[in-house]
Amino acid sequence: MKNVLSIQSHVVFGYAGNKSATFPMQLMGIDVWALNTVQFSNHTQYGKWTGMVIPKEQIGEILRGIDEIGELKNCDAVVSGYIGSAEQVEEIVRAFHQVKARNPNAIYLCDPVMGHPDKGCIVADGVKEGLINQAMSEADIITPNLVELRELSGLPVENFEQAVAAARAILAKGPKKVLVKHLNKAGKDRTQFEMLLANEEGIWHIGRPLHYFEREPVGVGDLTAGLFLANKLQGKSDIAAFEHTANAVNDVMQTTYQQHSYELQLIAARELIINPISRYKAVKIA
Ligand SMILES: Nc1ncnc2c1ncn2[C@@H]1O[C@H](COP(=O)(O)OP(=O)(O)O)[C@@H](O)[C@H]1O
Ligand SMILES: Cc1ncc(COP(=O)(O)O)c(C=O)c1O
Ligand SMILES: [Mg+2]
Repeated sequence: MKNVLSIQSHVVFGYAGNKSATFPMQLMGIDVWALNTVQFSNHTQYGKWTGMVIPKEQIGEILRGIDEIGELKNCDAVVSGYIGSAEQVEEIVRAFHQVKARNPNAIYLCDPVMGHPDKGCIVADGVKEGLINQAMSEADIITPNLVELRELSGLPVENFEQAVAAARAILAKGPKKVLVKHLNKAGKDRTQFEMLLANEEGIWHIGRPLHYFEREPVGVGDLTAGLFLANKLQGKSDIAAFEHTANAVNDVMQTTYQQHSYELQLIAARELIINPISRYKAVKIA
């Protein structure tokens, strides 16, 4: 059994952060050690929420506790997602170093969740800078959306060619794989939901159908990052992991759409996450 330390938000109601990533990773046969960066009533795109940011010391404290029972060496990967404060970024990087000290083969997937004022995704000041300056170079895998692709690469990304160049620029900064969760306006085709995968061997693209939601569900990025990591830990190739991730997420989106739900329908789609019906294929474009 592979074990993932998943450092993300917790929402009591609904699905985002660890609530969006943990169950799907478990369905994929991965044991998830969920460490929460915040505990909120609901995700921030409702515009209001209650709850608290977990004090940054807790990250080191929890790592120490796991180490003291001799289990840290069994951690195969760390994933970080929605981060509650700028100070937590440093603690997360330190946590990964502690894991690496006990298991040199452990990998780090950084889902660089940044604020997105237009969408209503609120992230604390300084987190973006921490992700760019401290976390990115440590990550084996990084999973930006379009806004995050621009910020991490420092390049303009207005079209597909620029998105490819930005993904390559990030590869030069340390990460071995860049999964662009959503190309958005920098895609090839406005009628599709498109993703990109860049590694040292090339660049692959997947397009899948766009659903016209009244309000787009939150937590899709967290689901995407979690599934890609789970697939990799199960020993799949990058392309097979990319295809399973895109197809499982598409089936979750379709289920959510059919149920007219604003919250991701992960439980209803549980069997589809394991065995997606969708069969979209990755196409090598460079
Ligand atoms: N097939 C789809 N059709 C329409 N919208 C989708 C589809 N899949 C995902 N989405 C929406 O696209 C948005 C992607 O948001 P974005 O900020 O670009 O990336 P992420 O959620 O990956 O961080 C989300 O709001 C999600 O609900
Ligand atoms: C509490 C919380 N966690 C995580 C996220 C990230 O969600 P997504 O996967 O849609 O980027 C958000 C976005 O608003 C959020 O409010
Ligand atoms: Mg996101």
